Amino acid sequence: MHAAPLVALVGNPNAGKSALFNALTGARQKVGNYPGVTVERHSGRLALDDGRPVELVDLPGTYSLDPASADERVTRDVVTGRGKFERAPDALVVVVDAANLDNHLRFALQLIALGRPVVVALNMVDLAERDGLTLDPAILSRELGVPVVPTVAVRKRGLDDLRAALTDLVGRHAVTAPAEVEEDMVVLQRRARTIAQRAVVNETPGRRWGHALDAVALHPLFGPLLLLALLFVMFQAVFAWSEAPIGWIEEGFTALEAFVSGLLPDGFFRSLITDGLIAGVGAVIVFLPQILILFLFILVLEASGYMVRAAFLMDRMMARVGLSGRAFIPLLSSFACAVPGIMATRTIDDEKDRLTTILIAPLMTCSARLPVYTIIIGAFIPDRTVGGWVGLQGLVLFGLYVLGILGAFVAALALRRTVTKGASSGFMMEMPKYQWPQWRDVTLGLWSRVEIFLKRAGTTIALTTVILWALLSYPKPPEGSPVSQVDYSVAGRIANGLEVIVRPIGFNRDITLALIPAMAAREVAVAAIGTVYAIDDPEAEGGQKAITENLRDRWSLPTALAFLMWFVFAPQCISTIAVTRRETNGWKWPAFMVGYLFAAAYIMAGITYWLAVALGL
Ligand SMILES: Nc1nc2c(ncn2[C@@H]2O[C@H](COP(=O)(O)OP(=O)(O)OP(=O)(O)O)[C@@H](O)[C@H]2O)c(=O)[nH]1
Ligand SMILES: [Mg+2]
Repeated sequence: MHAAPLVALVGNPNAGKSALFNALTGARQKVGNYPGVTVERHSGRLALDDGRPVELVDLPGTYSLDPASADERVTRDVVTGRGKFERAPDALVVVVDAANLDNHLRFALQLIALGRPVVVALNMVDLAERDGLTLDPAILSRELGVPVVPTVAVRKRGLDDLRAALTDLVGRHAVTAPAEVEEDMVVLQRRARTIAQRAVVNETPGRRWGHALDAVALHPLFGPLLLLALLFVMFQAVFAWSEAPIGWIEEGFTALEAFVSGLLPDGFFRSLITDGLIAGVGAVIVFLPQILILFLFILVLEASGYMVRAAFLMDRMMARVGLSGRAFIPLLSSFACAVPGIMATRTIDDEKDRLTTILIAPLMTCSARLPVYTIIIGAFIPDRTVGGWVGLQGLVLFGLYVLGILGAFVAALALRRTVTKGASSGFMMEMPKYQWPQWRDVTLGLWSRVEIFLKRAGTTIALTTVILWALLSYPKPPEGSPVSQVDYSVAGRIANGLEVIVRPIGFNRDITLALIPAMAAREVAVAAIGTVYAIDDPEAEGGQKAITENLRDRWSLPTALAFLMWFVFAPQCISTIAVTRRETNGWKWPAFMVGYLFAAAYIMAGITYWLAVALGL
């Protein structure tokens, strides 16, 4: 079969390629207001005006065709048709940022010189206008010798013209011999600047509130204070705003449990559904509102352009522990999940920088840890304020996140002196323009979190919970036996056997029961505790309230604190181990990562436990 013509979206990072890709194909690739969002090629279908289908590929942004990092290699291979599975593209859509034209034109000139059919998408013309800059696409087109179409990807403006230009290009313009590519960057930059200046029709000093904002956001003193304040508000909100929706979800599950109990006779199926699925999966799902609040903050900060400023502020501190400035975005992504975070390290060109970042990525508190943290905090940290207005629970949560970051910094420092010895490179990142978040992007981002979370709850978490339920429910102790169901069960016996290992750090049988299945996904720890207490205490009403009370009755405060500390460090996640193996091509580094993190978790949990006991908590 004849494959559809291939059209590639290329350009500098943060030019709006993915936004344009989404607008043209209806896909939902992640867009974010910082460079390095896309790290892999993604393709989609687009129909030209005459009905011909083309395959459109979205590529990682890059500054030139000399790849420095793994993601940039992807772009070079697609554009030149050189990679193993690549065919040369039939046309290129070169995406440039209208408000940053001279920088973006440098790469555009190199791409045009390749001799393939090219159309330039002059994107973000809305932002250029906001800053008082008016450009003439016709002049630009004449200077570059290729069609130029003004677009606003996020408002779907200019898409028809772009499609028309592509219809005209694809298959009708032959590939010409590559022109002489200017090798000297300085000369190229000068040419780009001259062309950009000719295309300017009007330049009035627009509202420069971005500069005013940066005077604060990047200020050596106020900048870090602002960052701290933002993070602080974020963690307070996680508790303060989630109370009501969590209540609704809990009520829903209690009602569901009552409904199922009324429907089914006492026995195997009723226990499987109420003690297993509802108690376990329900215990996890109640945390959805908190996860969404956290992501609402992260997505808004990302889309506004603030995150790169935060990276810039952190750069000095990161350089001091031997991390490259480029590590910031991968580490930031790891707050959602270490898996995309580790994949995002492909933007780091230095191998040792990259390896260090991969090894510490699991220390960033991923969203799967949030349910574990909040259930323990909810049970053991009183819901009161310190100093009159600061919520103590939010403060403790904030502390746990900070602890993960500090742990990562200490680990980076140690790794940089030993296994990944070498110098780190400094920070180099363009500052994106500030803008109001596109609510569509934020909503889509939140929705994708809901999908990911519910899918995990419905698959990994549900499955592990059911297996655990079965192992906890059988065999049944003989009538009148003093041994409890849980202790008599297969899982209980295993847990009781393993308890010797974790007793020194203050863990009990219930924790052992929770930790092993939690390797599948961290939230399973919460599901497991829910299931254990549902089986151990079938009279109690279901839902989180019962779990919280059970926790308070059965765990001491030092044990609870040690458990929290364990989760700050422990590599409790098989997917992370798998992606580390894939990104480092072997078992050596994942094995090392698991080893050092478990050791850290054990030691830190132990110290916490004994310190808390010594303090008489
Ligand atoms: N105002 C405005 N914002 C835009 C436009 N196009 C993209 N954006 C925003 O610019 C940011 C970057 O867009 P992306 O599509 O992620 O950029 P990209 O070129 O794919 O970036 P990388 O994947 O990092 O190379 C996002 O915050 C978008 O919402 C536009 O035409 N106008
Ligand atoms: Mg992109």
